[in-house]
Amino acid sequence: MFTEPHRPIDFLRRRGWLEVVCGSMFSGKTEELIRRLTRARIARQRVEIFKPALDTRYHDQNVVSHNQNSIRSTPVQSPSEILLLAGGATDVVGIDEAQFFDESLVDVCRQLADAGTRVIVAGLDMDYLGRPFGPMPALLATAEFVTKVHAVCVCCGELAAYSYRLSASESQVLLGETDAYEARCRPCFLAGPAARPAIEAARAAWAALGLVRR
Ligand SMILES: Nc1ncnc2c1ncn2[C@@H]1O[C@H](COP(=O)(O)OP(=O)(O)O)[C@@H](O)[C@H]1O
Ligand SMILES: Cc1cn([C@H]2C[C@H](O)[C@@H](COP(=O)(O)O)O2)c(=O)[nH]c1=O
Ligand SMILES: [Zn+2]
Repeated sequence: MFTEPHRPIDFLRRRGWLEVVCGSMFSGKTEELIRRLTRARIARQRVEIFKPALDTRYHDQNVVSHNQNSIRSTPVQSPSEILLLAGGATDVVGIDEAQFFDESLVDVCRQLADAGTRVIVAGLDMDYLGRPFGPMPALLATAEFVTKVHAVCVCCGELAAYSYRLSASESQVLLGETDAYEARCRPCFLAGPAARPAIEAARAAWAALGLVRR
């Protein structure tokens, strides 16, 4: 095998990098994170998974996707805990809901990758107003690999990149599921409440065709 002669073999074996999976709610970020981490475990790599302690929607410990795939994780209060818990003997670190961490996550991911760890981060790139969310812009800028996944717009069926909030809350952090958010494409996101009649019309049409119950 060809190796660069001036680099020790350990350096080549322990080559780290940062991967980011981003998109709107329901776009498959967590599914994709779980898929990558499961494959790493099949390859007998040592995998650790972290999520912000504040995200207790489906389970206090597991990372759980909207279609109930799940993987064991460690909830942490701050990114520095990830360094303490994953430093050393970990090959792959997975981090879900990265948008909820502060900016220090960027340096923690860099330190892990510099030390030879494959770091896979999943998170919302935009909040409910379409603003870049938390440390995600800096993570996207510094990652070797970026994957943007898309949901299906619940109003029109196009690809959705936005998370439309159904309530009037103006707090950037508001945990929720389909009760609180809809995946929407750009025109339906901009249409706001006016896009709702389109959903009702589509449902009525599907029901008339016998595709769904009224
Ligand atoms: N509007 C939608 N578009 C796509 N998938 C949806 C939608 N609503 C619910 N889902 C479900 O959500 C799953 C993705 O869940 P998940 O990986 O947890 O997404 P994310 O982490 O991006 O919020 C899909 O496989 C599908 O079963
Ligand atoms: C858009 C937006 C979302 N949230 C919350 C809602 C959910 O609890 C998570 C996102 O989970 P997912 O795995 O990506 O579906 O974030 C929020 O707090 N603020 C927002 O603007
Ligand atoms: Zn749409």
